[in-house]
Amino acid sequence: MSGADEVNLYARYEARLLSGHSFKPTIIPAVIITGFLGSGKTTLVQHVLRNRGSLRIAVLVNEVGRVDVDSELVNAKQSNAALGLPAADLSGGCICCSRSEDLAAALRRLRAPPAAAAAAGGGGGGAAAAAPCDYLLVETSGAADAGPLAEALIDAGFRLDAVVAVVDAEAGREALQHPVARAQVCCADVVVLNKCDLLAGGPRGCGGGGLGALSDLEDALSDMAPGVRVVRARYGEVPLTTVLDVVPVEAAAAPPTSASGAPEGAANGGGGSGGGEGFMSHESMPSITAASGGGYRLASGPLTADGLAVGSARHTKRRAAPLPPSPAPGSRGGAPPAAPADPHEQHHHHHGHSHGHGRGDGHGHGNGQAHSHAQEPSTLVPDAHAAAHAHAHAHAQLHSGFFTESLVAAGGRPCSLVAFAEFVTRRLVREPALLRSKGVLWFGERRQHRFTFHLSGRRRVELSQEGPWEGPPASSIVFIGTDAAAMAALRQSFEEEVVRAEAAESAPAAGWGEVEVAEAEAEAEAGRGAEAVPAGGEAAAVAVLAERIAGNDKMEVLATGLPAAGAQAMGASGSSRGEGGSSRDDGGSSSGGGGRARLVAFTTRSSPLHGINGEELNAELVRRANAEAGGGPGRLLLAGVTAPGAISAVTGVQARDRVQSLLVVAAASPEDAELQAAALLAAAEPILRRAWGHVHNCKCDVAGGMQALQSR
Ligand SMILES: Nc1nc2c(ncn2[C@@H]2O[C@H](COP(=O)(O)OP(=O)(O)OP(=O)(O)O)[C@@H](O)[C@H]2O)c(=O)[nH]1
Repeated sequence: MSGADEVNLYARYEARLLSGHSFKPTIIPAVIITGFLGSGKTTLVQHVLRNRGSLRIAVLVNEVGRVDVDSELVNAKQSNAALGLPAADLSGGCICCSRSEDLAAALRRLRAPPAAAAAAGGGGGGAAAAAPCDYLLVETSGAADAGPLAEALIDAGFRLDAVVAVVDAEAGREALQHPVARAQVCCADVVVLNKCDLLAGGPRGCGGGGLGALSDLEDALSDMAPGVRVVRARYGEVPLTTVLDVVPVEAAAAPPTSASGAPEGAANGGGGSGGGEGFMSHESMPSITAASGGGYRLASGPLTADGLAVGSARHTKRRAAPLPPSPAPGSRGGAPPAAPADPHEQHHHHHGHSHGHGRGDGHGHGNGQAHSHAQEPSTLVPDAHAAAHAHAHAHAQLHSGFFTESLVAAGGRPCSLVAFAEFVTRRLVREPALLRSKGVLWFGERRQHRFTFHLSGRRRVELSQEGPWEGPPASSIVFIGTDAAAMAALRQSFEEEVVRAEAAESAPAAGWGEVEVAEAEAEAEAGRGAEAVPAGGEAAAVAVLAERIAGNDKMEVLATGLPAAGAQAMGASGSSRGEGGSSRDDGGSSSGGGGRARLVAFTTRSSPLHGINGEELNAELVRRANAEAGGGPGRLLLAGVTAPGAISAVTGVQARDRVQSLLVVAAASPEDAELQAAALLAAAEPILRRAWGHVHNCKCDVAGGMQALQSR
């Protein structure tokens, strides 16, 4: 067995060795998903939940900020509720220290089987049928030390299968300058090397020049955590067998073949069917998730209490090693490391501060009262029980230097999308101390839908429209960085420039929903529906941008100068419209304001005949254009929005929702707009060229070929 095979999901083998007596069928296996801020933990958890089949997976999500954005994104509450399990609010601190009591309570609640769940029986089958769930996933905050958490899980009687650390392939080297990021890798059994698509080669794989950088990072990770299994991924898409001790249901039908009676999957470290580790291409994705068609079941039988002790030994051993030095920062540029690489240096700066870990010691997270903890040389302690005090010192050191500011825009008022665009492009992407920002946002320009916002890694920005609000809409946002004052300033700017901007223009959203729709309809009837194209330079800027986008033969302008739901109407008809389109918002455009009209809705042309996926193209365009052009002179912010697909006149069936791009025009003059358009097209060019590249050579494009020949 290779070293890599050995590390993953060792509990399975231990179970085999120790099984046969004292079965404890209610022992719940658990996996910790850790990783630095913004590396893709939530994305991985979402992937696991999407592909869990009938496995009953409970989720606990920890946020350092007071605003529990991740739970919103993962939908942990609904996910647990569906299993009759309690959701825990573990925001506003770190579960490895300040919220450790809350974690322990949450774990206790999860273990006490609710009558309903117990009666429902185990979808995952096997010995866990009597347990309230088949698996527990714990997503740590990006600043968490997974070590104490592993101990807490084991103490609470869970079977810790693996610590999975997610590392951002593009920004990983910078992240690993932070001691906490290195500690996360050091206690991991599996590293998911995520965001491989960002290292050249585009979204379909990790090819091209990025491969060298990727291999270097893999080497650094292996040096840091000898024996760790490194799996490449994009958007957390790994076979579930890589991170959970499960086997595809198809494989379960096959009789065990090994002499020990272990299932086949155990012989290859649980690599599962399909892609396996190190998969490189989008094409392998279907096989990776193929098991979801038939689902998964727990791989191993019930464990003994002894099994837990053996299982925990690996983490204790890993934590016993001194924290390795940080790898040299990559040469690819990007955001500078925001924390000192040398922990001793920190020690000199902060020596003598208190470092207690009782409840309420929030590490400065979320309450605007940020303060740092004592800094100690980064040595993890061999035996946590024998040297608890020294351990606390090391732990404090790992945590220090992160400051969080959170804000919930209460009061029933939406934010302004245009003002947010200005805030992101002028302020946020230029703040060097900022490591991470994320939020769930309510925009006046498109009131019925939630938007999620992310800034992560090398200042990459994503803004996308999600489903409709299920509860009362409200915006919440978190800023995490290395400078308390800078984070507080960002929060204040957001409040003043984004929240209040819209509040000044719009009526309070009392009776949100029906009232506003009714108002919009009444206005439309009264003939006041036409959107005002903004005056002066802004109108010209909108026109310039629309013209430049329309001038690209791979893009199609859907609407300009009107709120987003205009694009929805457009999407339904599938036609292109000129400027000054007059469709109304889906409920929120009645309250005017010049800024509202500074939008251009467009889509990249897709080609079903040639397999070009317009949704993927648009989504990638939103991410790449924002990341590459967001902070430059051509400031721009794209939002990914969905529009209902057209209803077929023949079948009456509505096509799948289409993802479109909504460009927020932050330019105030045609000259600015020229810069913005140039930035957008420069970002779009390689994406479109790659997507359309094969079309020119495609033999089925006979008509196009003939035309080209004739025109010569
Ligand atoms: N390009 C690209 N973006 C990704 C990938 N995985 C995640 N992202 C994006 O990275 C951002 C952060 O992802 P999350 O999953 O929220 O990261 P996280 O580790 O949970 O973040 P924190 O909990 O705040 O530490 C989001 O904008 C994701 O869409 C990937 O493989 N490629």
